[in-house]
Amino acid sequence: MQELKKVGILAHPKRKATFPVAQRIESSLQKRGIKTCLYEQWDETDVSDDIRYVQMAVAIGGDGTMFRAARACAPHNVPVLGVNMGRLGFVTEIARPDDWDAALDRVLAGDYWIESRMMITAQVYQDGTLKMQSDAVNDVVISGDGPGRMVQLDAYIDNHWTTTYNTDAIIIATPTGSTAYALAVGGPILPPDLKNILIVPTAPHLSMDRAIILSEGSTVGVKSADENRNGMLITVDGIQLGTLTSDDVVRISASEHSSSFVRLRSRSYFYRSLLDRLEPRITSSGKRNVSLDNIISMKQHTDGQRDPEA
Ligand SMILES: NC(=O)c1ccc[n+]([C@@H]2O[C@H](COP(=O)([O-])OP(=O)(O)OC[C@H]3O[C@@H](n4cnc5c(N)ncnc54)[C@H](O)[C@@H]3O)[C@@H](O)[C@H]2O)c1
Ligand SMILES: Nc1ncnc2c1ncn2[C@@H]1O[C@H](COP(=O)(O)OP(=O)(O)OP(=O)(O)O)[C@@H](O)[C@H]1O
Repeated sequence: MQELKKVGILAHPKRKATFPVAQRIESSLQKRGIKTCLYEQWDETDVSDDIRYVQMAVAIGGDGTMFRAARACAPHNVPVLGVNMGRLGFVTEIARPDDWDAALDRVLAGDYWIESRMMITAQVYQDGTLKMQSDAVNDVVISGDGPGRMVQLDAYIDNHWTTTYNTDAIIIATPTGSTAYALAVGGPILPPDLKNILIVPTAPHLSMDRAIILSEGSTVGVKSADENRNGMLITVDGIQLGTLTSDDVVRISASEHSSSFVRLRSRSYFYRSLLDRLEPRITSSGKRNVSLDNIISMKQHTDGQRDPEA
């Protein structure tokens, strides 16, 4: 990351408790001579003019806020540092606003690393013309237009028909999204440094019911298999992008942009964070700072001390 001269601060527009925190963060940066631009009410297009001139963005909220910030920042290669004021905050880095000052000191001392994560692009074509397009950090979901409505979807992998799903929806996820909706419907967990697309159907009926992980660089095409079917929806990171007709074709591929996150935890944080945030009932019982190498060398040491004649 370049030297911090200007930082963007993005609060959660619908959660007023984030506003005073954003102002405290702004004054702590200004006291250190760093310029700021603060947004309380914003969407991705509002911030893009300012975001291109910052070296880092601070997102204050939960995962949804992080994804909005990441989608706005990715085209400008601006990394996002998340302060959790949401419920789960799986991708945020700073657990509580009170930890901000210590975190800022570490960033200014260069004691951080940047995690880059793949994004996907969904393009919707109607009569051969591009009608909608969006990047996603987590996932693209193609579903019926209401609860309990099954859709029949033809899936194409690398341009060729692969299968037809009878399902509530199909989720096309990034490795980041593998711990979100895809996880809830039984999909596998992928480490965030992979660059593979994951396809998981939700409630498939007498059709392919397993998740598929594609090779790096592969693309997915989705089209209604039923010419007469009317309502379908396309949702990107939980936000409805639009409706689909039975003639529309959706193509999903790796985006040319990557999201990047400022990390202060160790590079091996991901698996531990799964346990901390997704399985809070499992306690570490003092094993948190024990490595496998420690256990093996302690065992060698104890065995070496044992009297072979005993
Ligand atoms: N049944 C489900 O689990 C379900 C249903 C719809 C959407 N979603 C997910 O919600 C995402 C949007 O998140 P949001 O926070 O804007 O909406 P939201 O506020 O509705 O939150 C959905 C929940 O999923 C968690 N979450 C989101 N992304 C995650 C990730 N990558 N890893 C672990 N947990 C994650 C959030 O923290 C939150 O608890 C969508 O991309 C989709 O994956 C999940
Ligand atoms: N800038 C924004 N503008 C409009 N809506 C937003 C914005 N940021 C977040 N939201 C929406 O508000 C909702 C809740 O936000 P967010 O996900 O950040 O908090 P949360 O749900 O409490 O946290 P988590 O997702 O970590 O459980 C989400 O649906 C999110 O998409």
